[in-house]
Amino acid sequence: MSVRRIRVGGADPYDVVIGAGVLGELPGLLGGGVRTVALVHDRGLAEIARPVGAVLEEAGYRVHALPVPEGEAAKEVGVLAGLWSEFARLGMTRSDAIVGVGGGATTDLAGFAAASWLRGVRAVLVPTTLLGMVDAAVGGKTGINIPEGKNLVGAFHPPAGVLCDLTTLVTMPREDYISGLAEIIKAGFIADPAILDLVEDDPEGAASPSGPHTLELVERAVRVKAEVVTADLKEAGLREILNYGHTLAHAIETAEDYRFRHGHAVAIGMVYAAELAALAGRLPADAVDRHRAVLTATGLPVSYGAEAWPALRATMTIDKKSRGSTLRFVVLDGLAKPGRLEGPPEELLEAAYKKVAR
Ligand SMILES: NC(=O)c1ccc[n+]([C@@H]2O[C@H](COP(=O)([O-])OP(=O)(O)OC[C@H]3O[C@@H](n4cnc5c(N)ncnc54)[C@H](O)[C@@H]3O)[C@@H](O)[C@H]2O)c1
Ligand SMILES: O=C(O)C(=O)C[C@@H](O)[C@H](O)[C@H](O)COP(=O)(O)O
Ligand SMILES: [Zn+2]
Repeated sequence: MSVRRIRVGGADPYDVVIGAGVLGELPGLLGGGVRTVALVHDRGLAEIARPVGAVLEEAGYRVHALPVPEGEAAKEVGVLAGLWSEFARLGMTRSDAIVGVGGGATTDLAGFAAASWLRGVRAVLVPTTLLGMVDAAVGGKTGINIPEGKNLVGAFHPPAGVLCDLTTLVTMPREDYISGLAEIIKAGFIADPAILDLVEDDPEGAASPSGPHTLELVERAVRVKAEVVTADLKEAGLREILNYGHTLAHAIETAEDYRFRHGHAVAIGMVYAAELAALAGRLPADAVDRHRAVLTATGLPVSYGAEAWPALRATMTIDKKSRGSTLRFVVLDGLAKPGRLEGPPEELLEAAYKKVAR
């Protein structure tokens, strides 16, 4: 399989390397001058982290493995504080580096540890989930959750490189895999409709790492993300489009105490955003139908409990796109035509929710 190299621009450009068996590229992404590497990895992925450590040791780095809790449980302030203590014990200086190995939760944590340690050290991310490869590890958003809301504490800290070894995907449980597919479908709706065609042609294949279009789907989604974050790293405007579906999604994740898969929440959130746009007269009904159809074809959810609305509405207020008390949504004015809906009336918000409620 060929190797794809996608450049993310900006003040500190870096490469996203995508391919099967590309671990050997890691030292090149880390660069010179680094002596000690803190290898922050999902505790359940020791089998994947071990060869990563071996490649680094062979290249002459001093490697210290730091396992963290599996999945979303890693994105907690106590886990982050534990990493800071380990970095102090290892005597990590600004010429040392962090390598994060795991899904989006692990790379969000590892990235924030790198952003906050000594006010910023180098991080290279090795995502091991579909979601991590196409979204979380790319673009420099790092952070943790607090009980009040998702990703409320964090920093923009672009990595020095991202290594996507597609062979790591084969052990992924299906539900976690399709959670990543939701973010790929998001990229399809906001920017690259060819993604939707690929998924619709073969939803089963798209839902599996051994599907015929895995590399193309990953590459297309990474290109969408790379282009957007190159233009607007700190989310002054354009980058908000990557948040399509996330206003409701983050409220669902918070309500579920972060035990609900991110991509599943984003799938429901995209249908909600599409219903909002339709009710506001900005999106035709067949485009809303297309949301439901492509997401359900892959096994993703498109509805959530009716009784949850008051709590979800309250949590949505704290969304990062809000300005003052004004809620702001990313909506579509058509395929690949993202716009904003500012301060929609309460009746519209609730009417759209009734359409996704079960
Ligand atoms: N920073 C960003 O721009 C950004 C973008 C999108 C999502 N995110 C964040 O990413 C997180 C979700 O990421 P995720 O979906 O990767 O979830 P995750 O990191 O929680 O991983 C999902 C599950 O898969 C397991 N796992 C990971 N790799 C595996 C592998 N190769 N084989 C078998 N099991 C494996 C993990 O242990 C976990 O149980 C959320 O916290 C979300 O907010 C961040
Ligand atoms: O990279 C971005 O920008 C995104 O919004 C991508 C999202 O898929 C991702 O879930 C992100 O972490 C959400 O960011 P937040 O700022 O809403 O917490
Ligand atoms: Zn997301």
